[in-house]
Amino acid sequence: MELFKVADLDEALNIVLDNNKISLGYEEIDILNSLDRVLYEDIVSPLNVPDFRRSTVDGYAVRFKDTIGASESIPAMLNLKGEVVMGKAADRDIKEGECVYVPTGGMLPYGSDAVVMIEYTEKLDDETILINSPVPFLENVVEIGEDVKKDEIILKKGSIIRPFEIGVMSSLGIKKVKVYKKAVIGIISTGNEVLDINENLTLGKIYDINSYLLMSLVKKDMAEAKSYGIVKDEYDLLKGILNKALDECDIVLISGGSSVGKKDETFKVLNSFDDLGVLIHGIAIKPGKPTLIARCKGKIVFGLPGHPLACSVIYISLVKKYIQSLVSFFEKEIPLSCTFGLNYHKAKGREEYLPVNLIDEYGELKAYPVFTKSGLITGFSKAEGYIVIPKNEEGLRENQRVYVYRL
Ligand SMILES: Nc1nc2c(c(=O)[nH]1)N[C@H]1C(S)=C(S)[C@@H](COP(=O)(O)OP(=O)(O)OC[C@H]3O[C@@H](n4cnc5c(N)ncnc54)[C@H](O)[C@@H]3O)O[C@H]1N2
Ligand code: MOO
Repeated sequence: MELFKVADLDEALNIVLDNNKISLGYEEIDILNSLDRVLYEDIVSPLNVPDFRRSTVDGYAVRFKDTIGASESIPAMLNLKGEVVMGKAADRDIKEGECVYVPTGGMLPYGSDAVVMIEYTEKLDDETILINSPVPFLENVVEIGEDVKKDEIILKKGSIIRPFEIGVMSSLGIKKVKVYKKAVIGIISTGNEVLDINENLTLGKIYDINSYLLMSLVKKDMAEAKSYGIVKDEYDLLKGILNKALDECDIVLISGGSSVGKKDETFKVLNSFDDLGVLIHGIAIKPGKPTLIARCKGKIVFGLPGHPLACSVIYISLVKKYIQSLVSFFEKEIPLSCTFGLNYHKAKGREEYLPVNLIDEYGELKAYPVFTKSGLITGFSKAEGYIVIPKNEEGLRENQRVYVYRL
């Protein structure tokens, strides 16, 4: 009996992207509120940073050629022509054989092209400075535009704004920035056995895990989570709530009710809207196979497996990538390279997401699996990361090189 038409993960993501109809648009916000948001457009620099040759030390601005061959026994002798005041433009040029005192961060006078640190100089009198060491061209200087060049694309659309990017924007005098609006993700838990955390637990029931899990994952991914609570396994109830969520959100996640159990109404509800309905039922991934993907009212709906580990894996491997694609953000994941601690067998045919812990064994980092089940929430909470074992592999050998993604 073939239960699902199973798609590979890449295929599933492509189908989602091909059938996406929404665009989030942007909002313009103060740079200080833009931390962890995603840039909506390239930022082109309106100016050079710095806009003048700037000293990185306290010392004397010179023409580097005047210091060639200088030493303690035969110093170069330069005429002191005043000093540059911090925060003010240097008001005179220097010529051959001249120098001017500059503080760290001060502007170099025109004509100078290097700075000699004060430690390598001696003041002979009020008008004469002895230079004890030569300086190469642009030594101790930040050149005009060395940090940022005028008209350069300094920050790219789709990048995440970190404290460093906020610093770059402030260096350019940019006060407000356009960022993608946050995607609003609706979350619905289903199941007659699932109770809200505020209800009394009775035998046969369980507390809702997936709403809390998904809301937290969504928040971590810079999107906005909107919970629609727990819905009993009844067609009309689920249809009503989903309809409301589709009107209010950009994406909807429904947990539970995606496999073939007789009470599983999700499939029927997803096909009941005047749109494409179910696009995929089943992904070749372990855990997480009975995943549903549909388009309803122009929005993508993910029917995530009820088992919490499977639900997390589908979120991380698929939902998260779709959310990121809406803000043009393509995360470069940098897994940790190490060796595997034992022989591990898996069945061919599904890509497996295996939770692991890292142990330092005599200076060598080894990954060991966390033996768990898809129905257990602690699978990932007991793990530091996970390994992705390709679909057609039969497992991992002891000492084999593996790549661990951090959770
Ligand atoms: N005959 C088959 N049975 C099952 C198959 C299958 O291929 N053939 N697949 C199994 C796999 S794998 C998974 S994963 C689950 C997926 O089930 P559903 O997505 O239909 O979800 P439910 O049946 O509603 O629940 C499964 C499991 O998860 C618990 N659950 C559900 N919602 C929550 C929640 N919000 N918080 C915590 N736990 C939740 C639920 O109580 C069930 O124990 O199907 C297998 N069965
Ligand atoms: O897909 Mo299920 O996720 O193996 O429990």
